[in-house]
Amino acid sequence: MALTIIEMLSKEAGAERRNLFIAASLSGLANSFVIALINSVARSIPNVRMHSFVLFALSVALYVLTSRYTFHRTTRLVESALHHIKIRIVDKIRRMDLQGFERVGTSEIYDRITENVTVISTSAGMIAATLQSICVLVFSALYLAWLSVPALMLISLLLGSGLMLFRSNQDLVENGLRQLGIFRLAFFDQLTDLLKGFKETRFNARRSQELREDVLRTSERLRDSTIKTNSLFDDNLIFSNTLLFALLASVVFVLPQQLELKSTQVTQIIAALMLSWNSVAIAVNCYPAYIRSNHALMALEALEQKLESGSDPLAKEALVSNPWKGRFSRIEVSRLEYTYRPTTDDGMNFHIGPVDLTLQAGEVVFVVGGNGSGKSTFLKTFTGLYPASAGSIRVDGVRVDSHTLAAYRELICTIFTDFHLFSRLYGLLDVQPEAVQALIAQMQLEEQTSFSQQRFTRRELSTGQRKRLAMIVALLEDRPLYIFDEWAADQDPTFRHYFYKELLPMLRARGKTVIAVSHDDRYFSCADRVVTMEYGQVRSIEQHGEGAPPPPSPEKPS
Ligand SMILES: Nc1ncnc2c1ncn2[C@@H]1O[C@H](COP(=O)(O)OP(=O)(O)OP(=O)(O)O)[C@@H](O)[C@H]1O
Repeated sequence: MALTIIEMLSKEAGAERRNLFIAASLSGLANSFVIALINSVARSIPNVRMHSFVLFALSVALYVLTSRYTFHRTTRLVESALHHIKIRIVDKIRRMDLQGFERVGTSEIYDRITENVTVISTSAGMIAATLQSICVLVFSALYLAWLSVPALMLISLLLGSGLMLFRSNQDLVENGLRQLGIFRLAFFDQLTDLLKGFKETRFNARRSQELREDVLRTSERLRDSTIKTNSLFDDNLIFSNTLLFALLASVVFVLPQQLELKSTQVTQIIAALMLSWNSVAIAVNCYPAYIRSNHALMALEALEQKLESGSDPLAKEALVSNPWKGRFSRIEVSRLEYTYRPTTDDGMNFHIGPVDLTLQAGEVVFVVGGNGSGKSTFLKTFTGLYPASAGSIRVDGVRVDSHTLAAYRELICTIFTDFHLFSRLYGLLDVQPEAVQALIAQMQLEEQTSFSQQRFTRRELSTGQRKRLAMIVALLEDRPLYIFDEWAADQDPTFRHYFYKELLPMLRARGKTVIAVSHDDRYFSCADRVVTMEYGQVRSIEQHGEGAPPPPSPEKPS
């Protein structure tokens, strides 16, 4: 069951709930008292006494103090609850496995964390205002009861039935908001297509036109859905004002006939009604924001559940045990399998394995095969990014499981084809700038970038150059096992040669193990072994290079 914004606030407030309630009640009381006092002073003119003014000043001071507390604390509580939600989402993303992450996609996460959080954030003031107005309403009701109990009963009856009608279009509103959320995501996806596919649309007028039509259609749907939902809220506002007219009419036309009220009593009842109506109006005005923020909160909760369901089953007890202390001699992959979940209606899903492979430390292994043969999928399963559906990985005889997965991943450094260069060198923030600068020179990127304040000064480089930056980071990480997925593919002949003939031998000489996906058959001899994949299976493992694979040896620190 989804939390409402009030429940979220109450949970966040904890023991402070009582103080908040007292402050809101006092500010409501002070508010009502100021109005009542002004009414009473107005009636006693010209005999206005000094103590009335003192009472007035004290009530205003009480109102200011308690209102400030109510509003400021509410804002703080809402922001703090949102902060917790954001951190929870970040942590859940960190605990996800790659497949779960790919399933959720980034659009929904961006939308929820930006749009939905903003909706809730702007609702803080309205929650405080509603809290206050409820208190004013209670005091006005008491005042009305003191003036005439039957009048209070009649007004409550009218008000109650009005509110019931008011709530009857709740389903329509909810539905409208749900649709708005769906259209917003579609719009976000199409906007991403427009921005990321900027180049592609330049070369194909039809593609550009069709994308525009889609953007237009979604924008129209967004517009219509927003108009529909806002009209419902506007109707509510008009309805609430009509209700006030009905109430006033009942006080003027019905009550005096039925209860024989004097004209002064009727005037007082109207004054009390107007006072309480102000609070009802505040609540009515806040209603759209309340519904929107409840809806936004529900969407955030749904996202959290999705993230939770995609959490890495192996990583639950991350870093529980580290049997390898950053080095290994041998990795045995046995009957390893992975199957993608079907992504299309025809239930087609790609499967790799069972794969058997034993790696010795210091070995350079190339994984080769045609496009779509499963090389990257194998590497993602091998590195534990995808949870294997069967089989095992053992490092020096110790199985990679929930206890050891985190330590296992700490042995590995990867550069996948869709690698990311971080804005700062996270994980290496204490690196010596001279060491980075030397590697920048080694990768011949001195003209393009440099290293300052824990970041590369420029990252907008060619794909091959960006891959060289990723290689700098990888070398700095200094892990015993390197995985390069088609790193050389975007390099010029000089750097391709450098990769195969200098970098790989240098890593081998340092005792590093390397698995590299390669399409460069000219350089296959640079590997100790070449594993060929086909349709998700290992078709062959061939011995290459000058000699047999090196014997198992403990990794040497570089
Ligand atoms: N995220 C995914 N969800 C579902 N299926 C996928 C996903 N990624 C890849 N596949 C399927 O797995 C198959 C193998 O893809 P993979 O990327 O492992 O091949 P590859 O050998 O690395 O290809 P390439 O040389 O083109 O990079 C693809 O044909 C595709 O059908």
